[in-house]
Amino acid sequence: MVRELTVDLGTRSYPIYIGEGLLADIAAYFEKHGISKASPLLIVTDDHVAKHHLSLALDRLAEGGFTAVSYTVAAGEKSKSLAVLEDVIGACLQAGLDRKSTVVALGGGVVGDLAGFVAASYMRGVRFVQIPTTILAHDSSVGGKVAVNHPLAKNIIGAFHQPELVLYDTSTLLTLPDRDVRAGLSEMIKHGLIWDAEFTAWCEANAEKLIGLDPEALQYGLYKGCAVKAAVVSRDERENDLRAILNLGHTIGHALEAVAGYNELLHGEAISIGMVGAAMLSVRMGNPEEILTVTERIFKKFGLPTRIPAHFDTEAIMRAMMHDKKFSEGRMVYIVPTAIGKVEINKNVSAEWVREIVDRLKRED
Ligand SMILES: NC(=O)c1ccc[n+]([C@@H]2O[C@H](COP(=O)([O-])OP(=O)(O)OC[C@H]3O[C@@H](n4cnc5c(N)ncnc54)[C@H](O)[C@@H]3O)[C@@H](O)[C@H]2O)c1
Ligand SMILES: O=C(O)C(=O)C[C@@H](O)[C@H](O)[C@H](O)COP(=O)(O)O
Ligand SMILES: [Zn+2]
Repeated sequence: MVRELTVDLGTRSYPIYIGEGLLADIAAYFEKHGISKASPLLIVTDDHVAKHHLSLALDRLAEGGFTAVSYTVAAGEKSKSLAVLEDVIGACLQAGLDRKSTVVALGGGVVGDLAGFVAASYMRGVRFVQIPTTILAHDSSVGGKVAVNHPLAKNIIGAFHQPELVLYDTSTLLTLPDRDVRAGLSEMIKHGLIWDAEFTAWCEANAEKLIGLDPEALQYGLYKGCAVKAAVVSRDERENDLRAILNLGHTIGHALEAVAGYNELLHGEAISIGMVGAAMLSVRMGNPEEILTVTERIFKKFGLPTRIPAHFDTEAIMRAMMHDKKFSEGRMVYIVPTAIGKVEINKNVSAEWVREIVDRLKRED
């Protein structure tokens, strides 16, 4: 069964296909969506994904009459850098990509964000396809945010560049390491926490199935997560307002990733801590204690971290948070839960309260 969703952006609308074994039909999907056979295309992937899934994509594209070459980066967040971006642009030039070419991201959020930014900048913009291979990438492959990191700030060099299609073959997820399975589920839970209390409860009730990659639970969870993301992006593509809710837990989370040199916490782990922090902030503002109890309980159930490791420096975290893209005109902006399944964009948060929360996240167990 193939589930289908649409990101509704007028003339730039695109489909998300979710199902088992879709990678084997890559050529048919590309043909259906007008990907050029006359110009070469570049598949960007990483060395873990390449080992398991690259040859099928290349073989099937060749059989379908496409000229596809690949470029493999080192796995991990460190590849989201300007240096690696330059390497991939070099690969585009070497392969002779032209303005009708397509850049294809075969991988998780790192490859998707990097390849997407290559597609946004090569020749001032070429077409782009997302083939997500992690659970987390149900989020990153949808919505067109593409970027690389700066040592001081996460995703600070980037663009909005929407894909032509998202081809989500859930059978690729079977080769994911357990830590990446759990980290990916963190964004799925986020989609429940910001939008849908019922889906949040479903995630909690199905934790074991999701962690165990039960095909039915996984497909449903990914479909629901993508549906929330597509609904939000369709209403506010460029984060003028509503889209900021997708950033629940990310102000603290991104600061933790940057302070750790993009080397210690996975993105999904950093934001599970950040979402617990946002729940603490919510309760500090007078909202019901239940918001924190439920949030913590869910992340613990998924074996995700809920506390900042003690060796992180509070002042360094506070400094890193100042680079958050939501902050402007001297105001800190936080996404704060007001109930399970509901959040507000709060533009009046005191830095002192945030420091208090960061300290509490380091202190308490
Ligand atoms: N653009 C967005 O909207 C958006 C949204 C959420 C997250 N992100 C970004 O996504 C990144 C995190 O994504 P991620 O968690 O997918 O990380 P990732 O891309 O680094 O993948 C996680 C790990 O799994 C490996 N891997 C990927 N697919 C595999 C497979 N099928 N089998 C075996 N191994 C596999 C990778 O090599 C890597 O080691 C962060 O940089 C984050 O900022 C972007
Ligand atoms: O798509 C969005 O918008 C999000 O905020 C999704 C986040 O999960 C994702 O991590 C995103 O890359 C964060 O964007 P940023 O603008 O805060 O860098
Ligand atoms: Zn995220």
